[in-house]
Amino acid sequence: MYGMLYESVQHYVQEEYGVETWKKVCQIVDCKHNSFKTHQIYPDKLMPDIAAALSACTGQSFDFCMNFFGRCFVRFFSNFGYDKMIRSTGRYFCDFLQSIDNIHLIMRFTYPKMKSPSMQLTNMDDNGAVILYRSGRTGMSKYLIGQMTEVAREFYGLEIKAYVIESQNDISGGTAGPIKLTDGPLTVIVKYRLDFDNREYMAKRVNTAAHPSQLKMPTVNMNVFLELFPFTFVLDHNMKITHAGEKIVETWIMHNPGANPKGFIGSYVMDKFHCRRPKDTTINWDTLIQMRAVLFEFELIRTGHNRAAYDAVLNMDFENYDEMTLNEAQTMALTKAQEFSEQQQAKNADDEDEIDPATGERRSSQGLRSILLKGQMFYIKDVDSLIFLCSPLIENLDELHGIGLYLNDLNPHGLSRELVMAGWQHCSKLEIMFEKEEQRSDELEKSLELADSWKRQGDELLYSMIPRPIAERMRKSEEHVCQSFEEVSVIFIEVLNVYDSGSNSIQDAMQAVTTLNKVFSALDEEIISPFVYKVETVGMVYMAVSGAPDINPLHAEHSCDLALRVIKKLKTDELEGVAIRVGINSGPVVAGVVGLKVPRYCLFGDTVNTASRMESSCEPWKIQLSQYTAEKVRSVGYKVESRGTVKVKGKGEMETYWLLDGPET
Ligand code: HEM
Ligand SMILES: Nc1nc2c(ncn2[C@@H]2O[C@H](COP(=O)(O)OP(=O)(O)OP(=O)(O)O)[C@@H](O)[C@H]2O)c(=O)[nH]1
Repeated sequence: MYGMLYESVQHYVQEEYGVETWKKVCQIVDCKHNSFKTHQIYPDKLMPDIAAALSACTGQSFDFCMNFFGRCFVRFFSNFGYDKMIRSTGRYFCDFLQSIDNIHLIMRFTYPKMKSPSMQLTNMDDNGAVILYRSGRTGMSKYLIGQMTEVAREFYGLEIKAYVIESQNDISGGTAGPIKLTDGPLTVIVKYRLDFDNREYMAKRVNTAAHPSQLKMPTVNMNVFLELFPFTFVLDHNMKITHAGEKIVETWIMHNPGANPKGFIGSYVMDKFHCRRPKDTTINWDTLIQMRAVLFEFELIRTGHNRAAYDAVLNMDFENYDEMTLNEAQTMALTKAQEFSEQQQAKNADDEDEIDPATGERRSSQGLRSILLKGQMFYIKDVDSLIFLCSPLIENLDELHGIGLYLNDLNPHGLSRELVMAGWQHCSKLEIMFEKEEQRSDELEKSLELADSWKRQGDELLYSMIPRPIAERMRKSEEHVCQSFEEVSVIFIEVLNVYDSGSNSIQDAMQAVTTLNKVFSALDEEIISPFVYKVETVGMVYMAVSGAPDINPLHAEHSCDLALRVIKKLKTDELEGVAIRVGINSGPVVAGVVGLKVPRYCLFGDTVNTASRMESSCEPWKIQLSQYTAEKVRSVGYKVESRGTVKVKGKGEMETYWLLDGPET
């Protein structure tokens, strides 16, 4: 069901019962939508679920809530300006009741997927009327009562009493039965009695006969109607087509090659047409008489298409036709049809498509479209028949040709031609607008992609300076991120013999940068997040940490694994005399982001200083561990060897260890 119905419910439940009640209702029905989009389709079941939940929250009955929702809908659609449409349906409430189906028909362009109900005014008297409601949804019967009550009050100043007199398949009363959209025909049927003062309307109907416009007019020959409405047809009480306009007969012949041209008149209407609107309507005399205010749509049944057969039949000399026996005419039409399809196959063989004479465009000869006739039934007393005064529903020239018609086939006095041309212009304007829109959305798409890539690059740059979890925390809150860690392992790696600081040659400096870049990139490849995080590079020194920002109990092991990997990797890189040395120490640190312009994630504490000293006092191609780190990894199988005591700047005598290898794998 379209979101507009749910928008109205949400709006007025919040207004009437408060936002908290609405939140509670959403919680009960587990509704994920904070708001509803007018033109989006939501499950039908949501409506009774919300009614049942509101009933539970407020103590009102389910029926009361559904009735309330119906009233909300009428108040709400006035915001869309639809109130004008309701007021324009007619002077009296009964005029409105006869126009609800037409209202939904008109709305079909705005709500193309609408599965609207069907409403039929079956009886009227001084004290009210009887309405027959049919729908594919169950449980909406009280919703409709709310709508009708609100429309009567708001737009006609009428207080009505509406109640169900009989129903089939409807779930009424408190059972908030699931609304299911039953496939196929409208199976929910509810008959309502509406009690209200209808005397004025009834009196008007009686006076109509005495209306000045009803001065005795000469009877009109039926042919006038058939000329004015060339697509019309006349029905008798048995729903047989007794007369028809020339264009509908010609179209039927074109769309049913080989059929007997005289087979249209005298046939049962539903053998020739599908009734598209109102849906699932039983086409019989009583129903059509009752529904004269309703707009019907009939689609011509076609068994194929065949312009040549059509031409052949049209070129037939109808006058002498009566001499021809029926099957002679059919044989001729069939022969023509046969010739046409053989020619067609030949043409298709060269993949030639038919050039449409009117638009000059290639048009595949795959077939014509069915013709849709839209109009109203009128009762003609003189001949005790119903005439379907209609025009073909054609939106644009393509559709016109798709049916095999031309503009001059359409009734000149009606608006059909204007509509087609307007539709066509409208379509071409729309096409231009769509193209522009498409262009704009492509441009928007490209700029969004560009913005996205910039954001990604920005994020990569940011995450190269600040660990992602820290950056995300900083994005969420202004808080300054500073954290202490009980124990991490800090790794310093220095690249040796890259650059002779005494040299002034640019060449050497550029070579150094290239080599350094190569080495640091190789180190970057060995950083496995989130176990080890690269902190910074200063000069020839590469600093990393394990255990921050993500806590990692195996920080010492992961640091040693990294060290062993990079020694192995860089030794095989034959970097012309370049060497590296690695120092690792474990202990507590404080970590935080410092700086605004180029924010950096920095580590503070003696653990860092000692790790740096482990590196700066290390020999090339070796890994020196502090005693604490060595004992940690030795206990899990890493091979370490005491280096003895080393005089470490700022630390005095320290026992340090060489890391020789990882645990037995
Ligand atoms: C004038 C503006 C109106 C608009 C724009 C409108 C539009 C709609 C839409 C979009 C739906 C949902 C159908 C679907 O999603 O399949 C709907 C359903 C419905 N409408 Fe209307 N409508 C209007 C007036 C009315 C009036 C005046 C009545 C009756 C008094 C009415 C009776 C109903 C009912 C009972 C349903 C529920 C669907 C069902 O029972 O199957 N509508 N309408
Ligand atoms: N790259 C880097 N090095 C650091 C960091 N913190 C300390 N160090 C180095 O660790 C070593 C020991 O630091 P300190 O004990 O403070 O010694 P210092 O007196 O500041 O520096 P020295 O002149 O080397 O003695 C120094 O070489 C520092 O450069 C850091 O966050 N990043």
